[in-house]
Amino acid sequence: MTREMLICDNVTKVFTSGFIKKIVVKAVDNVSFTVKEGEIISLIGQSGSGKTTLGKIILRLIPPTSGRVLFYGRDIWKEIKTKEERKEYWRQVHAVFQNPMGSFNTFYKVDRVLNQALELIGVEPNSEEGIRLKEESLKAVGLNPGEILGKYPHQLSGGQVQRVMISRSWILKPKLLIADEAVSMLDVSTRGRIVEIFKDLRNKLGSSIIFISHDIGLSYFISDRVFIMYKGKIVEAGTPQEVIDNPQHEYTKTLVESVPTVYRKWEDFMEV
Ligand SMILES: Nc1ncnc2c1ncn2[C@@H]1O[C@H](COP(=O)(O)OP(=O)(O)OP(=O)(O)O)[C@@H](O)[C@H]1O
Repeated sequence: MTREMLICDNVTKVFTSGFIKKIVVKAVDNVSFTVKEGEIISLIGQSGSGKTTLGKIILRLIPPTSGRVLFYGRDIWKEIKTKEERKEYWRQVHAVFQNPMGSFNTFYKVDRVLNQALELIGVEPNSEEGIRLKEESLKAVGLNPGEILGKYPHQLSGGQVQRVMISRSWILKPKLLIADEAVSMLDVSTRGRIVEIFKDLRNKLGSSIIFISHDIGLSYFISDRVFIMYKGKIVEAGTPQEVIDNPQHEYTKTLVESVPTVYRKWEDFMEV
């Protein structure tokens, strides 16, 4: 039986800003859902619907105003306290963000992000094991190590840089991967290939993935379950087929209507 890895239990996040006039935004509003071991779920919603805030709460970057996030039964905001415990959590829960170039420091070779991952798991980057792991992880995402190692980010394409970021996850072998708009800046066919790599990662490493996107079309091909977010709430949940065939919420209906590609085969989609 598959175990529940992550439980979000009534998670709410309220942001308050402004000095003279207080502005209160309920970015995440009483959200509950679970992620099973090896499951890929998608959080889909328009800009400002609270997806990234929820992702950051799960990543233990910003605390919820109320509610709990349990990772294998452990409340990540109450029971993870020390720096060591946080580091251990981030080894197990890893993120790939939207802007591949923004994740890199332009002054360092791309090798650095892989070296940092190796250091996190206690492997000396220039040891035989370190070099082997770097090569293996790049090959796992379809890159040729000889073409990538030793290069600066601007010498690679956006798709290549994003793959290097994913190969970092291959080294860390996280239990849970949070991919926040990780493919939205790439062209459609590269996007398709990167999505396949995420799937491969799940199949080979058994990682669970939370795929955050505004694109229900892509989620259709990658997810076991889809959660539609609207104004901070989950307004609809189900398998991609269920959500697309029988959308209940008005927002989901508009979303489905605006993405005709979801009805095409993957191969057709790749060729768009
Ligand atoms: N640090 C913050 N302070 C104040 N308000 C914030 C903060 N972070 C996010 N918000 C607000 O919370 C709401 C949800 O933002 P969030 O970034 O989670 O949405 P999103 O669905 O990820 O959007 P996008 O797809 O544009 O990234 C928005 O109204 C945003 O302006």
